[in-house]
Amino acid sequence: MKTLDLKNRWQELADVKDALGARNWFPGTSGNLSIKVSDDPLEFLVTASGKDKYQRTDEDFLLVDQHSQPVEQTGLKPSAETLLHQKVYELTDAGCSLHIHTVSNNVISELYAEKGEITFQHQELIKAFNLWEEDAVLRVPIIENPAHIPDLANLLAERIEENIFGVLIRNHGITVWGRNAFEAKKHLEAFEFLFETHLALRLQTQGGRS
Ligand SMILES: CSC[C@@H](O)[C@@H](O)C(=O)COP(=O)(O)O
Ligand SMILES: [Zn+2]
Repeated sequence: MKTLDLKNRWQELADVKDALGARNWFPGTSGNLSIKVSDDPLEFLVTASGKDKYQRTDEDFLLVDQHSQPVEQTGLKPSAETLLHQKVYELTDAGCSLHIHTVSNNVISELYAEKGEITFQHQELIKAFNLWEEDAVLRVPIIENPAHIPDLANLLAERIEENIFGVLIRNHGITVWGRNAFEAKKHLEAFEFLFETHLALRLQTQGGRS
């Protein structure tokens, strides 16, 4: 992999991180982001664990391999949830994967956990997922949140299939992907818009009841 590619990918991910940070989408150091830099063997840049993701520094990301291990010796620790990003790259054509915790995605994940998914239909913004048919349905699976990360990563992997662009983790957050940073960010913004709209409408029409 060329140094220039790595620099460009770093810049792209840092810019996405800034944009999500401007939306206050990294409360309490939560959230992790990654971008693929090589396919074969898989290598990707991932956020260092436990950092204040609102800050932009030269130590925000590190390069990891197909086993989520740092490629070079470093004092930085890859995100605790790096394995989820690895699964996304293994099972999809994603070039970028984003994970955030918001009030809306947490509330939706709890309200619909028993159903195992939430669906959206007749909403203009599902077009952000390339769903253009009048009656198209966007499905968002919801998984439990085991503390053991390999278990969590396996639950995520089980729900990844065609036309799934993100998975909600119960009372935790969402993991979203796209073919590149632009598309992953577009998907994330669209998901959060749909969640917020759904919750606002539910309050108006049902007083918050299901
Ligand atoms: C500090 S709460 C959030 C963490 O437990 C985790 O879910 C998270 O999103 C960030 O972990 P990180 O290891 O910094 O990538
Ligand atoms: Zn998290």
